Amino acid sequence: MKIALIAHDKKKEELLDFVSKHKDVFSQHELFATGTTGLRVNERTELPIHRFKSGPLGGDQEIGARIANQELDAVFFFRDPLTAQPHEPDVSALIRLGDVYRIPMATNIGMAQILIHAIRRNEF
Ligand SMILES: O=C(CO)COP(=O)(O)O
Repeated sequence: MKIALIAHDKKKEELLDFVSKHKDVFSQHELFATGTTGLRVNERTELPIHRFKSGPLGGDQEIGARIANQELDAVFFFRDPLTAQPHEPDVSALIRLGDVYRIPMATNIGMAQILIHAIRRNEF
């Protein structure tokens, strides 16, 4: 599967812990990420990861384009709902495209745990 990883700054530690914990699963898939998230995940886990631009510089839109081209199968997007983002329209657009193309997308740790469980079991 092609899996995208994205985290806002205050959620990056949570995502890093999550990916580390499930490294055995993530290592079996092709990973993509926005710039800083991808760098941090690679530094922490040494997993190979294709990095797009940083979110505020267009990375969310690049991932959205991949979704529109049906080139992504699942997205883990650890959003920070309590901090205003300068690129909020891009965040909304990415989530909207996920809904348009019915891509499984976890936007918080609770849903992420369910999604990784399903991926681990090859349930979709
Ligand atoms: O801003 C982001 C998602 O909206 C994430 O971007 P970075 O991974 O570059 O921090």
